[in-house]
Amino acid sequence: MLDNNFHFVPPNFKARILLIELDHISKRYQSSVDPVINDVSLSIATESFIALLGASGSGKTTILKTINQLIQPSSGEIRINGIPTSSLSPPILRRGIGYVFQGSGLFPHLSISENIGITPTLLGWSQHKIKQRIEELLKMVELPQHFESRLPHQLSGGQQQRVAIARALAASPPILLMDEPFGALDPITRDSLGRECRALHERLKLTTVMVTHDIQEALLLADRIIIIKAGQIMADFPSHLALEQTNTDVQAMMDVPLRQAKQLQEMLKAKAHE
Ligand SMILES: Nc1ncnc2c1ncn2[C@@H]1O[C@H](COP(=O)(O)OP(=O)(O)OP(=O)(O)O)[C@@H](O)[C@H]1O
Repeated sequence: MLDNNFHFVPPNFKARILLIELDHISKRYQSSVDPVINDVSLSIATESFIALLGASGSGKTTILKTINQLIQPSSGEIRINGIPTSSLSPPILRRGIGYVFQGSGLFPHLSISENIGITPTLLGWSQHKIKQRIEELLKMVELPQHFESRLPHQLSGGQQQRVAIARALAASPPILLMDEPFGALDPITRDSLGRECRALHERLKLTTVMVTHDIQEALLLADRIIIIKAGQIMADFPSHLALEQTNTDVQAMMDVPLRQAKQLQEMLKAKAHE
């Protein structure tokens, strides 16, 4: 085990091509007969925005959680800049990896500032530094400062999601993992928060992995789309090449948002002429 001062992200990590590597990862739960992830290998480049896309139960969350050891793989190895994550203690690993849970995952009995300040407090930052960071983060996710004393239930779903993103970014991690971050939001909030999140990804030079089952969201936000089916990678391609995929399952999936947009336009045009 490495000591507590060890930083798994060396200062020169941006010079490296690969940041996160999943090497033949499988996960079998005690209660399951078949593995829920089966031999997944994946290399994620620094500063890329990846969407793990797939149907409910396909294994997306399980894959995401193996990256920061919320789930231990049954076999295979995960490396960050060449360092096996199994050689790091979870708290040290998670200092460098922000995580946005499905739903918002905020602690309901803690105020917004206490929620955002959890990691800095665990890291032993001074009260003054934590206060300053909370102010900075509220500004970053475009929430008013007076929200800091509220409890999560006193915020809308979209506002809670902003707090969840602020909390994940509190210790300035280079990696951000997000599990269906916008899933419970109305389409307009979902769209604007998604775009803001993409802007933050670029501004903070993050490496982001987002789980989603929304094809349109994956296409709009991610640089690269990885389709998970029954615990395996079915397809892996840059989002700008989505329409050039030859796999017929992928073609059918990618066609959905375009077909729906066209259908809607035609339907509205026809109704306007009625
Ligand atoms: N703790 C567990 N014990 C047993 N099986 C589990 C456990 N957690 C998840 N599973 C199973 O593993 C499979 C993959 O689950 P996972 O949550 O990774 O899927 P997902 O693609 O993220 O789904 P969703 O989009 O619905 O969140 C599912 O069949 C699920 O029932």
